[in-house]
Amino acid sequence: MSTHIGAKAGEIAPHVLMPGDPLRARWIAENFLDDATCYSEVRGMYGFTGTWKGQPVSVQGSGMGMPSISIYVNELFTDYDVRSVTRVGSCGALSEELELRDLVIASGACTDSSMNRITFEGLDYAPVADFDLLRRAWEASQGLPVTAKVGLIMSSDSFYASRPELTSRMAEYGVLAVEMEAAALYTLAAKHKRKALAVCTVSDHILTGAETTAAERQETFGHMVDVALSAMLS
Ligand SMILES: O=P(O)(O)O[C@H]1O[C@H](CO)[C@@H](O)[C@H]1O
Ligand SMILES: O=c1cc[nH]c(=O)[nH]1
Repeated sequence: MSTHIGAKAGEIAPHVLMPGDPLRARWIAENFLDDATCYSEVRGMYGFTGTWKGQPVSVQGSGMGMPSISIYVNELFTDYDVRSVTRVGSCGALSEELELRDLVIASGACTDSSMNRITFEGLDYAPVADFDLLRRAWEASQGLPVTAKVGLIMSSDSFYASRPELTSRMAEYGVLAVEMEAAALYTLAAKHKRKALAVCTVSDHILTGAETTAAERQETFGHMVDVALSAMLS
């Protein structure tokens, strides 16, 4: 077992879906996987392993923010030899071309976090998605009843931004949406030579103020789960 994940060796599949919300992890296990069993309840951050179309896959909650996802991703890569992690998250749209429930497939993640500035001693590292996962996610998204856009997102340390004008600056430069984890996930995947992708559903619109309910955030974001599973396993 690792420090924060209560799984024994071999209990976690090589490919892992990672929602921020542990209850979304349970919902994914119950509704998308066959024969899912819970391997960890440590801190209520559920992890499950089952199969999808006969292939093993796990789903592990990450918690909110880059310090939290970094703990789980580090342990998945170093203690459980996980090969790919696909985040399935919610995001706030910054683009007029996005509506509630649309998908954002993040080719790269800008960030206001100090984590990478410390790692790279002030240089600006550019965290990017694995291209194969990205390409397969894009292909899987075609034909869905919602729009899927590929592009940059912003991974922020703050849900309640103290300087929202800086988020607007990101939007001016084409950043599609804001969330709180992808930059750390992509950076850790690069460090450990593993694959990572973030597929996010628009849960609220920063420009219009439109938003989904908490229940929807937990349970109605199935398109991104289908896209993520197809990208990792098909
Ligand atoms: O829905 P999840 O995956 O938690 O993602 C988004 O929602 C949380 C904020 O409400 C942050 O974790 C953000 O990244
Ligand atoms: O981090 C997030 C997630 C959803 N919506 C936001 O505005 N921010």
